[in-house]
Amino acid sequence: MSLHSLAAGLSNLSVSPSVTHLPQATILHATPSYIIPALLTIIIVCNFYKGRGKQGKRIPGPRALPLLGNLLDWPSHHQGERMEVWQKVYGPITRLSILGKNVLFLTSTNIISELFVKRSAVFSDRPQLVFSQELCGMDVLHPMTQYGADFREQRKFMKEALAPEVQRRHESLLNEEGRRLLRATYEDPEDTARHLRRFSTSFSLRMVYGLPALEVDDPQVLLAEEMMALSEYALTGGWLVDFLPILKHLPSWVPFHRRARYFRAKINEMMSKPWGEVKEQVHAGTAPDSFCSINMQKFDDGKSKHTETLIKATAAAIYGAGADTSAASSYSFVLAMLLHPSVQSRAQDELDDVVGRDRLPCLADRPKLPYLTRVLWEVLRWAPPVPVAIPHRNREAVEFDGYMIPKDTMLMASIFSLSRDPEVYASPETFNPDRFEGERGERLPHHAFGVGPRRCPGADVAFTQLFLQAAYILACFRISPQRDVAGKEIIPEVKFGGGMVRNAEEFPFVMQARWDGVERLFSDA
Ligand code: HEM
Repeated sequence: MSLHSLAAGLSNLSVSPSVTHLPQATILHATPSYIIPALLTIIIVCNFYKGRGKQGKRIPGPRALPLLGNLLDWPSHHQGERMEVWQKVYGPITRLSILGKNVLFLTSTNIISELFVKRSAVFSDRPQLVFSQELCGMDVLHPMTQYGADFREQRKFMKEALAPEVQRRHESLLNEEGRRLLRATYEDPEDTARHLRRFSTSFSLRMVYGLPALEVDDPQVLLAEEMMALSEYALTGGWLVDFLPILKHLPSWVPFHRRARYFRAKINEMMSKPWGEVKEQVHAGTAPDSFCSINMQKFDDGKSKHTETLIKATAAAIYGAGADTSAASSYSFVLAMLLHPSVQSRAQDELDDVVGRDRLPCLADRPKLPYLTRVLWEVLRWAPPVPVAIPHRNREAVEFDGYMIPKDTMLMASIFSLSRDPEVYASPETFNPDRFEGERGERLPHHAFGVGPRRCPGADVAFTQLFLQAAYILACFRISPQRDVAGKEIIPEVKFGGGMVRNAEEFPFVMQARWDGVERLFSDA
């Protein structure tokens, strides 16, 4: 499961399901044909009147169609790029109105900070989707929990699992996964992208559940992917009940209720199965230390079912949210090194000076590797893995800069635009780690992990993973272009997918050992 993709589905208002291998049985597909036009008419007319009479300056945006509003303007792919275009036409706030849902697209650091940080008490909720959250039970998953007591409780659990000082306890796990990555890359360099992906999933699952290391096609990885597909389908399947919540009171035999029960059971099974295994191990006294085993011993079984559910859901969020984002960032790192050989060489020189060739780098080396740190900050700026933050919602109407933002507006913040702000970054499209020269401290000097109380709770562990992977790879391998039949280097065009997690499209490259005998550094993996 990817909770980033999963939660990102909150932003998809498309009425056509995007997950094609699952049965297409939304209410749109399974209801007598006369009901849908009738209901749509009711919604549209209600929303038309709801949208009238708002006060304040009009927030600019594409022209809306009568009644339907901006339904056809919704950017289902490449949202970051689309928001860049709108910014040039409409300025830093663009408004769409889709079937009565108000959506604001924000592209300015000042505005996003003003709303998400200074007015965070109002702007930190998530949009409420009846089908996925209420009927399928996904509201308990952290990226979708509303900003309240459960949110704070889950953040507390996350802090216990993900804070930098806790991470240091996980160093041996990271080193082991890192050596497995190097050995797999050495033996099978063509599959480096899959090895990077395996690393992230395996590390997350081991940290959360204490499972043994995973292989590339491990059923656990496949299970996580199944949950992602299912969750995306629940979120983006075009469920009419999301637009007309009164439909949830229809009898339980109607198709969308049946489907919701199926999803709820599946999601519950996927959250509970590994949890149950850990529980057995804890009772048998054989459980290795993990987020789940440590937390399980902290609550009184039977008396705090709600706490148990929160911990279970937190565990699922940690392993689900980390895998595809981390894999996207490490693949972008490989692309950046391929395209910028001089940056790669400089980072390798730094590693050779600090670490030498008798051992692998470790986390303790990080303060002595400022150039490598800057390279990775620049990777996350140049190719933000999550180009648009998970949608926020305001729980109250707010007046801002002469505009009236109605209650329950969906707010989309473009991290892509923040990372390309020409007033902050000279030549923003250029990959230039030196732009961060002089930055002190460990914290990322930009907003790739979001802004305000809903900023990514996995930021530290994500950066630690990326740092270790990059340091290991650069210490042992040279990343260089493939050659065509005429011997000419193939320099790939930079292309990224348009999904909510921004993955570089597959590109050719060669991983060569930097010196003979490098494998002795990871042969015990
Ligand atoms: C390079 C990797 C990653 C990037 C770029 C990233 C970025 C983000 C962003 C932009 C958000 C949305 C913030 C918002 O809504 O305002 C987010 C949320 C989240 N991230 Fe990450 N993330 C990464 C890795 C991870 C990892 C490794 C974990 C878990 C260990 C994680 C767990 C989460 C969770 C649970 C949320 C939801 C937070 C909430 O709703 O309050 N992420 N992330």
